[in-house]
Amino acid sequence: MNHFTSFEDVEHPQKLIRQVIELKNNPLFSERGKQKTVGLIFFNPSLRTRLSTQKAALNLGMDVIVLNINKDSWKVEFEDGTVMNGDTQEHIKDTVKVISSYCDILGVRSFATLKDRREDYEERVLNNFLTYSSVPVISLESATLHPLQSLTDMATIAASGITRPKVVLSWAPHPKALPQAVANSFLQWTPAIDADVVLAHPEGYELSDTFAGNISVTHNQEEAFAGADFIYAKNWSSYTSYGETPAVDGDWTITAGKMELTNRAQFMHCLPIRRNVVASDSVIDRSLVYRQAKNREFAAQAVLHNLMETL
Ligand SMILES: NCCC[C@H](NC(=O)CCC(=O)O)C(=O)O
Ligand SMILES: NC(=O)OP(=O)(O)O
Repeated sequence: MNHFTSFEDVEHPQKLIRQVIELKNNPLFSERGKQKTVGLIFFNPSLRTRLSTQKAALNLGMDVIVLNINKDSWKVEFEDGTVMNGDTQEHIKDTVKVISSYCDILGVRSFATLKDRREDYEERVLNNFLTYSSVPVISLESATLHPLQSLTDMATIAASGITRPKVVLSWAPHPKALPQAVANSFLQWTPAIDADVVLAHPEGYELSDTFAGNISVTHNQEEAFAGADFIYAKNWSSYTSYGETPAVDGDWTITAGKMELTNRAQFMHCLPIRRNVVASDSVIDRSLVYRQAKNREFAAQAVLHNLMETL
């Protein structure tokens, strides 16, 4: 593995998932990170990704440097060949070349802006990091994917030991327009586990065929919940009417009543979650969300450990 930005970067995803599960029992088994530095660059806020990746690095004996680039650094220019006599102060080319010279591995978070689909799906920020970094790059959630989250989620489901579980990815309400990244990435990773996957969302919230093309889709949430072993909730804005939030028929909030329709399913969410909007308190309070959050540490550790093999 040279970088970790997508499912497609991983040669042996099942092996990586097994490593995540094994690390839960023995997080301090390796000091491969001694005298190595990971840099974590955030264009957007984060709680879990920031702290779990720092903790993972510490488990491996690594040093960590963190930069909130929009708040604490110079404003970055992305256009090539532009005359920089305006608002931006440093070109991404210079930013990434310099940061990577201080690091052995570089992580970056940059969300979709939800203004221009082509621009977001081209992954301009992440690709600039891949182009100009002299060291391996980890996506800490990009415009269209969140591979550390999905690796965590696959490991969390696989560790349950349920044979061929029914896994439902359900759209749920949210007061803001959110990216498709978590949902896209979840679907991209499901081939790594043996599961029956169903995607439930209201009309108008279709995901890109690249990720949902081979997945069974329904607009009937209750039908999807029947017999489910895992309910994975996420909001996303429209892909087709890009970034918009078309009106929705019915109530898609996940309630205890809806969970009754399942095969005693476990509720999952990447967090942060808007309580009593996405899902009700009682659903969240007996869910897997904290186990998922803890597993983020082991997912990051497995990824860092594997990337250091190439150094
Ligand atoms: N990293 C996990 C999810 C991050 C982001 N959620 C958010 O921005 C939620 C913000 C809010 O609740 O206002 C998303 O959906 O991609
Ligand atoms: N799930 C997740 O990525 O959380 P943060 O946005 O807080 O990092």
